Amino acid sequence: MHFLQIDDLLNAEEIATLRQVAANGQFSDGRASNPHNTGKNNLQLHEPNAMRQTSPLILQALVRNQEFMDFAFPKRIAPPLVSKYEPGMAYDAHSDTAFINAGKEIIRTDLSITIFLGDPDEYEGGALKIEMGAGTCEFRLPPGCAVLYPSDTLHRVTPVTRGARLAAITFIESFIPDTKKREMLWELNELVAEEGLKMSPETHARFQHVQDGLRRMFSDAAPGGS
Ligand SMILES: O=C(O)CCC(=O)C(=O)O
Ligand SMILES: [Fe+2]
Repeated sequence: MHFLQIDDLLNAEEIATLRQVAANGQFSDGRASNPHNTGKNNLQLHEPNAMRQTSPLILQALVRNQEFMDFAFPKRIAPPLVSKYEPGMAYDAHSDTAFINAGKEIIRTDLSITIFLGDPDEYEGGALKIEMGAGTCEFRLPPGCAVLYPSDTLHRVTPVTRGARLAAITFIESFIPDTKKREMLWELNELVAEEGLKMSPETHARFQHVQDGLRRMFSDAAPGGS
């Protein structure tokens, strides 16, 4: 599995606000935040005035979303950034840098998220492609929908050939850095949620005891470690 698609992460009002700020904002060359990566060719809304309007709004939408919380176990989230790809722009296959500057602190990137802000009809190309072993998953989602994926998976944005692709991205440091462990906890949580109503309260409590015990054991254990 490795990734989670979240539909309707943002509501219509939030999408409209973000699009409005983007329409009035001054985008700058995305390479500024990644000067040595010649495969990155996009625009980003770094302007502090714009970011004051966009970042908190997106952060709030993330932390109120139960699916996001259950899948990501977020510890710290970098300030979300709005990005734009115009014709000819793309981001070649890469995995995200392990540590990024997030304001005054440095966070480890365990998960990355792309939140689509534009209608797929507004542009051609601009798919987010994530490599999954032998296969690839491709996303071009309606506005407000998001894809959450481990930051160390190879992924790219295919060239935009018409129109403009508007999206927001950010990076998450997780309490559960190991992808496999995070996925097992997600799966267990889903099972308990689905089956929970059929259990006696005592059995449910015992499941939760195991679930929380594993969460404690897995939190901040080194990836690959025990
Ligand atoms: O915009 C996207 O879908 C992903 C962009 C990306 O991979 C990045 O900024 O690191
Ligand atoms: Fe990336």
